[in-house]
Amino acid sequence: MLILASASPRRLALLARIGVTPDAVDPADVDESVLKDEAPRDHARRLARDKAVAVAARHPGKIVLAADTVVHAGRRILPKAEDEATARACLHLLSGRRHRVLTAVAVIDAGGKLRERLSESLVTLKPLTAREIDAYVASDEWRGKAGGYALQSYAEAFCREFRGSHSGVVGLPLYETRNLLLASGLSL
Ligand SMILES: Cc1cn([C@H]2C[C@H](O)[C@@H](COP(=O)(O)OP(=O)(O)OP(=O)(O)O)O2)c(=O)[nH]c1=O
Repeated sequence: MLILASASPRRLALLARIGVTPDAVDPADVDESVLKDEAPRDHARRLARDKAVAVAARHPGKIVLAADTVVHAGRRILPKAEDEATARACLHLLSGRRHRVLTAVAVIDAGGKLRERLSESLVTLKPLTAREIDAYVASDEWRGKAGGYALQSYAEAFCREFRGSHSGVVGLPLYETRNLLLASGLSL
């Protein structure tokens, strides 16, 4: 029995690509604020773990999968864009700038044991013109996305350099996720 502790339709679709259909989807509602002096990797790991632990408490004896995606430039963690002003600010900051996208995955097995992996990708977007930013903001594609862009849609056309896990950037790194699920006793 697998529970997906996520409201992200992208995570559900990525799981389907490896033949996994969760028995239930039960999103966690955790506080996603960044702690003082918290490093990006620690932040992503902590949130994935918090989401998994919160949901596992409601589903004892089940396998629970949670993840968290964070975009950061240096030590600066970008917000998840929920309004146009935030999306615009993210795009200005990331324009022409190499940055990282982290996705932490946490799985709690039926016996309550927690396993974690972190996927890291490097992304460089082209220097964006004011027109490109305006058009992208008008597209709404950025909504609900960490860092204000979605690599799986139009924004890939702005991506000059990429190294890492495409599925990780979109929300669930398939290599790490498959290994975690196998180690946690799910037959795939
Ligand atoms: C950078 C980037 C992020 N994203 C998405 C992945 C995540 O869904 C989202 C970051 O927010 P998250 O907090 O990781 O996840 P979520 O709020 O969508 O869902 P839940 O917490 O319930 O699991 O940004 C993309 O889809 N494409 C991208 O290129």
